[in-house]
Amino acid sequence: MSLDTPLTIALSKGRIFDETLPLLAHAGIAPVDDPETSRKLILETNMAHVRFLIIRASDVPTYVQYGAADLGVSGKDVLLEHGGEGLYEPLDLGIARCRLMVAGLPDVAAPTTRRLRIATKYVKSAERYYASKGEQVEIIKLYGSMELAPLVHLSDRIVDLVESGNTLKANGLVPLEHIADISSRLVVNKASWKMKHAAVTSLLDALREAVAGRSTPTQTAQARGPGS
Ligand SMILES: Nc1ncnc2c1ncn2[C@@H]1O[C@H](COP(=O)(O)OP(=O)(O)OP(=O)(O)O)[C@@H](O)[C@H]1O
Ligand SMILES: O=P(O)(O)OC[C@H]1O[C@H](OP(=O)(O)OP(=O)(O)O)[C@H](O)[C@@H]1O
Repeated sequence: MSLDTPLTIALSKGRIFDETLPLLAHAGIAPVDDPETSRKLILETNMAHVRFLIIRASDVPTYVQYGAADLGVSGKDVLLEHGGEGLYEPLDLGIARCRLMVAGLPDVAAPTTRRLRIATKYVKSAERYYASKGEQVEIIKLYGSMELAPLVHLSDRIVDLVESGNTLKANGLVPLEHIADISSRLVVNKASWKMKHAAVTSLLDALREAVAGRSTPTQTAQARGPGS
């Protein structure tokens, strides 16, 4: 990618940054500083016109919606809560994969004298899910460590992300219902999509190529076939 249009890309520290970096490298973009060691919130890159904003995962859609960043990488869980206003979501990057699930203590029946209490950071997704089942529930908004809620009788169930299942297991919880498969998406500000079209599509094409070229161990094993 070789363009002169300034591009600002919003990323969150941790798994999204780590898993997006190899994809951005395919577009020839690399950060100058490591966000895990640097306290800077704006990171320059090897490309003079491209910079990264390092922000909380749940803030990425907001920065992109308002045009403070042209592009960003955001989990579908976060996008479902945000609503996607002011954004295009042109590419599933296939990274930070997990599942949004209902979980709880094993063998605990739903209460009969009151509504089921659900603790979650994903209020809208939980509301939508239970509304789609025609169930009236009480949602308790939390900001993290959802797994604790059923253990101390704050809630009957939680709605949270599950990847390996280790966090549930470590807390004696079990997955109960699958709500959605989650992965991270490239999001683009609607005005930047128009005004910076050449730069944005050039980056999008490079990322699309990187995503298509990357094969996960599971895909590689499937492609090789059993016993190989
Ligand atoms: N255990 C996991 N395995 C795979 N992907 C995950 C896992 N947990 C979260 N994700 C995905 O990675 C994204 C970023 O997660 P991360 O833990 O970095 O931020 P967060 O702590 O959830 O967000 P915030 O800092 O805004 O509260 C999530 O939005 C989700 O899409
Ligand atoms: O099934 P597992 O592989 O155990 O992953 C699931 C855990 O991962 C996420 O938390 P995360 O590690 O991102 O911590 P945080 O939400 O506190 O940032 C999620 O909220 C679960 O607690």
